[in-house]
Amino acid sequence: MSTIIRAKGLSKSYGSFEALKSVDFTVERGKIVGLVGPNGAGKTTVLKAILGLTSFDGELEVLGLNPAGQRDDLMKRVCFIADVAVLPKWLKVKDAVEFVTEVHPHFNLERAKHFLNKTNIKWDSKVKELSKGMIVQLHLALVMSIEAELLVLDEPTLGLDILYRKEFYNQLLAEFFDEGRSILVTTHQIEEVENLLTDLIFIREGQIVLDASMDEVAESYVEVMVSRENVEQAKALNPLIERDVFGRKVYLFEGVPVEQLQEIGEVNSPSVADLFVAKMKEGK
Ligand SMILES: Nc1ncnc2c1ncn2[C@@H]1O[C@H](COP(=O)(O)OP(=O)(O)OP(=O)(O)O)[C@@H](O)[C@H]1O
Repeated sequence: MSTIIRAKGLSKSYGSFEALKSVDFTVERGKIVGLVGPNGAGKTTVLKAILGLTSFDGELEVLGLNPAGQRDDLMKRVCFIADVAVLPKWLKVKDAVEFVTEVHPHFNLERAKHFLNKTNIKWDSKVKELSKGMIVQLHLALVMSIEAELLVLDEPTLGLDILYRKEFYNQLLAEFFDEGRSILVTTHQIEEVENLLTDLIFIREGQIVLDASMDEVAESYVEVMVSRENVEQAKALNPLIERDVFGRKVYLFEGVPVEQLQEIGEVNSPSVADLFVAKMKEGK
């Protein structure tokens, strides 16, 4: 396994405000990593540093390069999208394809044609004549035809209907992703990516509060629906969070053996969304 991104003591301040507080993390080849955090947590700042769009303190290596000093070389091997539902309205499909052919050395035109031929998108159409779903398809055809080693997605499906959002991720998995590539995605819509991710990073107020593979998450975190007589026992095991479900208490535990938890109630794997809420409230 090779490391695609290595951050050590990565920090960023805007004046006296510390947007990133010395974070360490790695992204390995062949992984799909979700970078998840509330508004203002520092997600975009991390992505900007990775893409060489902002200065930073600490160490950061992306595909063996320093994004601050070797951005041109890096961009030949990376693809970045912020919003798949938007392309300039006046642009013709063929001009969009031509543009990417010219600017990206690893764009595979035949692949793009192959993807576009599977859709109803016409070569001569302008973006303003396409439906939102077709714009997403065009965007995907362009992205999936760039033979990038790292794909960085910043809230890519914002503003899209649920149908297109699912379609976007399904196609990306089926047609783009393989073990030679890595995807780093930030999103607020955790539910729609949780089955896709291999790894999860939670960021809160410029600090990483969870960094684990999905398998590690499944092993470490357990949710228990506790019957009334076992509530005190549950509390004694220091749950991360407590919530009410149809009048019963549900507790989320970190690192407590499942066998022990089975004795006090019905054990389940938490959703990433529930884990996220717990981690964002922890210690508050
Ligand atoms: N250019 C800037 N000047 C000053 N402060 C900034 C600047 N850019 C970001 N910040 C601050 O840094 C913090 C992190 O911002 P960032 O955009 O990385 O958060 P985010 O997690 O991407 O949030 P969102 O989900 O809202 O996009 C925020 O408090 C933001 O106000």
